Amino acid sequence: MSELPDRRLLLVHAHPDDETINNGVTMARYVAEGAHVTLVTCTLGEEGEVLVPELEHLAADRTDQLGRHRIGELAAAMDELGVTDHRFLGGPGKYRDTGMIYDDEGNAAVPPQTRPESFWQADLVAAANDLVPIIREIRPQVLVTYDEFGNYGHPDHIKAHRVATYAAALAAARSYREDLGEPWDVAKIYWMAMSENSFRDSLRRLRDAGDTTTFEGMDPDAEYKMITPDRLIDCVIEGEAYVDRKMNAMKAHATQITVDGPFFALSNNNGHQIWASEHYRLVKGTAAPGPDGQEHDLFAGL
Ligand SMILES: CC(=O)N[C@H]1[C@@H](O[C@@H]2[C@H](O)[C@H](O)[C@@H](O)[C@H](O)[C@H]2O)O[C@H](CO)[C@@H](O)[C@@H]1O
Ligand SMILES: [Zn+2]
Repeated sequence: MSELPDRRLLLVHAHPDDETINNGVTMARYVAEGAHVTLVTCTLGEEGEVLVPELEHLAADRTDQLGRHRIGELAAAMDELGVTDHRFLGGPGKYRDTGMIYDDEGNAAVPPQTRPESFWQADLVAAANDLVPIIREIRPQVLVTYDEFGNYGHPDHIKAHRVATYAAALAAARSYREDLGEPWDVAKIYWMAMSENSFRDSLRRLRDAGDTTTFEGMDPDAEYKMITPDRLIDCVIEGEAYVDRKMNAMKAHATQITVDGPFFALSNNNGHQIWASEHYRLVKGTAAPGPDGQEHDLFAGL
């Protein structure tokens, strides 16, 4: 790849749509500021639902063409955000969407049966070796991925966390697999986070507005594994200027996100600001907080 910009950000995600939901503003902002943004998506999302009636034939239990279709959705979403460097881990379709079920606490969990080619069953070293060359090629200062819980328990999110974390360690090891490129040590690693304050405030507004169906059964005051206490959040990326792009990119993932669905219901009742802020926990590197005690730039201190 020809000479890259000074600032380089790598995001590792499990399915098409995760990147936009979790980091759409972040990606659009850094592209606009001239950084190089690389997205690696580990599966094609083959096992996803199909929320567009005329596309229901694509589903895994029908023609099993949803993964191929979601390649196009992701390309359209990246166009909206301005991201031009997007890859599938090991190439499109190497690792298949594992699917998910819900456990008794309402968290996503591993289905009782998973296919041998599912991402969940992938060998960790082999999958990490598909990511090491990308890290050593791009030489990102910042890596973003899920927390150890995959943020809400989805097996592919958990596996993406593990592969990204392990690949970052391997990529930095001077003596590891010289054939995969020159070693590169990622300076800062962040996990995405759902801010507890944002979650409770937004859900409370939905309920106060009489909406009991969006995120049905979820209580603004209950405890959930997927939320992070704000005292543990190190960086907040705000970007009101990029929210429209994020919303358009979410619309591009039409089989997964509908404008009358929960993600837009949140926006309807909370205005766009619900989607304007994206939260991160720094798990490797040195924080460089501002006067408010938080970072507002993933490259802060570099
Ligand atoms: C945001 C995300 O990770 N989406 C995944 C997830 O999709 C959920 C799944 O289809 C579940 O059955 C639905 O009830 C829920 O509404 C969906 O968000 O899991 C899919 C299958 O692994 C995956 O393709 C999709 O990208
Ligand atoms: Zn996902």
